[in-house]
Amino acid sequence: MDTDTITAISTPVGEGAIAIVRLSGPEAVEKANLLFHGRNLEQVDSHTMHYGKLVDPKTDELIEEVMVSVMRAPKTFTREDVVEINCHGGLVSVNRVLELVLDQHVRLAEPGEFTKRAFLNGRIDLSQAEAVMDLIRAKTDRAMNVALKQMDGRLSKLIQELRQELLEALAQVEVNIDYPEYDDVEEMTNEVMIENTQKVHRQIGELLQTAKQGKILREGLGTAIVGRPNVGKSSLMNALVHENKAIVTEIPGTTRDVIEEYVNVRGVPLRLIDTAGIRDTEDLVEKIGVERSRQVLNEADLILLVLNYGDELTEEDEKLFEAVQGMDVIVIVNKTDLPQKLDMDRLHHIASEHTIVNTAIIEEQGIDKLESSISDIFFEGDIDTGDMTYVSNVRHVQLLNQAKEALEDAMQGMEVGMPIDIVQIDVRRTWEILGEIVGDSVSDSLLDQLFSQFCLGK
Ligand SMILES: Nc1nc2c(c(=O)[nH]1)N(C=O)[C@@H](CNc1ccc(C(=O)N[C@@H](CCC(=O)O)C(=O)O)cc1)CN2
Ligand SMILES: Nc1nc2c(ncn2[C@@H]2O[C@H](COP(=O)(O)OP(=O)(O)OP(=O)(O)O)[C@@H](O)[C@H]2O)c(=O)[nH]1
Ligand SMILES: [Mg+2]
Repeated sequence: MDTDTITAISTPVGEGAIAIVRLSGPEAVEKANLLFHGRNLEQVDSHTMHYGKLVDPKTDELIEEVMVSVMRAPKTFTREDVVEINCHGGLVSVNRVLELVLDQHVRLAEPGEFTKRAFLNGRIDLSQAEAVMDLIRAKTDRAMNVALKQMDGRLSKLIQELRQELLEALAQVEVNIDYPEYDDVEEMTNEVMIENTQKVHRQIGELLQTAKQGKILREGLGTAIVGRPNVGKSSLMNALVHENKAIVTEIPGTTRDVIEEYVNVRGVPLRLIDTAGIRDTEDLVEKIGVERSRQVLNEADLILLVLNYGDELTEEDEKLFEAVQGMDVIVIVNKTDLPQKLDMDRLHHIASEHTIVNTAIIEEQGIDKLESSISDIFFEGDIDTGDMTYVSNVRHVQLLNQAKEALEDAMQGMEVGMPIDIVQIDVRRTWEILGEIVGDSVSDSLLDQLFSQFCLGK
């Protein structure tokens, strides 16, 4: 297959010490060499770096002072020849270099195209390529570790092992078909089928159980701060993110829109959502805000329900408690610096299943306790990212669910004594679905869609 040579800026936009323009493809070295004054890049050893100047071959104009790395296929990121031009990290500088490279008829890469080539050239499989993206997007150490392991091929290895089990069962069926006259062959076939499908089924189940935590690791624990107007929700948001993100005033109904912010609370990635205080209101804008608050409430993984210690429990508070029934909730009794009006006995009664934390946010009291309650809830029933293989990708979860269902069809078929060559169809389907995770059987359009989500230059 003949491929063209591609290029892109591989470092973030903005000012920095160094920026990199990367080239990959059969003409990478030749094209870079047209611009480079220093050494003859076509003759240097692979995986070496060289100092020199970039000069526009048309005008002989000096463009940049650079360091250039030359990496010959196949031991490179893309398995193709790769050249990396390290230039000064200014917006103008790096764009000049890119334009100069493009002038040599090198094509601008699409987002994710370098990684796509690493996949197409067999250096990594699809789940590893997806992990590259997860790694870049990771918001906590923990999320990064999960991605790093997936990039290293942990998930791929597990999936391939499961596929191998299914393949062995399928091979046994072939033996059965070839030697139908032997009874013990049939017996063995059934045995292998049952044993292997059950084992794979169990392991898929275990993987799916890690998915919920995986999603949280990736996207953050969706944490909604809810409560009546003026109880201190925005103050709480600001205290947790250590920044004045949300507007705080003494006027009830200050927050009108939903405000989102990522924050790392003791290793738990939170997607913290401040909402408009929930109450009946005639104000149109506030009404829309209240509507959004209710929506956020329904979609959250964790609720921080804020009350005012200096005020009585109202009907609206009680309605909120009803709305969050069955969810993970931490009740925050704020403004404990004020004289007590809140009926704590009544509160303990209606919030018996929830953790209750007292705070006086204005005096920075109780935030520590709240943070440890949040991490307790998250780590309860424990998720140890140590040795586990995590599924953290929506596409993988969907495929695992499909694979599980297909296997269940097979298992059910065996139970009711269906002919083995019918059961075999479901097992084969499971094998194929698992193959989509690692990219053994995926369509071009899916690949395009997956890689286009990457950043430019990756
Ligand atoms: N300058 C630079 N730094 C970078 C990258 C890059 O592309 N360029 N990377 C981009 O993400 C990451 C490193 N990832 C890489 C992964 C594999 C290979 C690679 O060449 N693999 C070959 C040979 C390995 C070897 O020599 O043993 C292979 O697997 O065949 C290179 C970089 C982070 N740092
Ligand atoms: N006394 C006291 N006042 C507080 C405390 N925490 C917040 N406040 C004050 O309560 C008022 C309302 O705070 P906000 O954080 O804006 O309340 P909110 O729940 O976001 O209000 P809405 O956005 O209107 O729903 C402000 O004047 C805060 O300074 C506290 O612990 N004690
Ligand atoms: Mg507010």
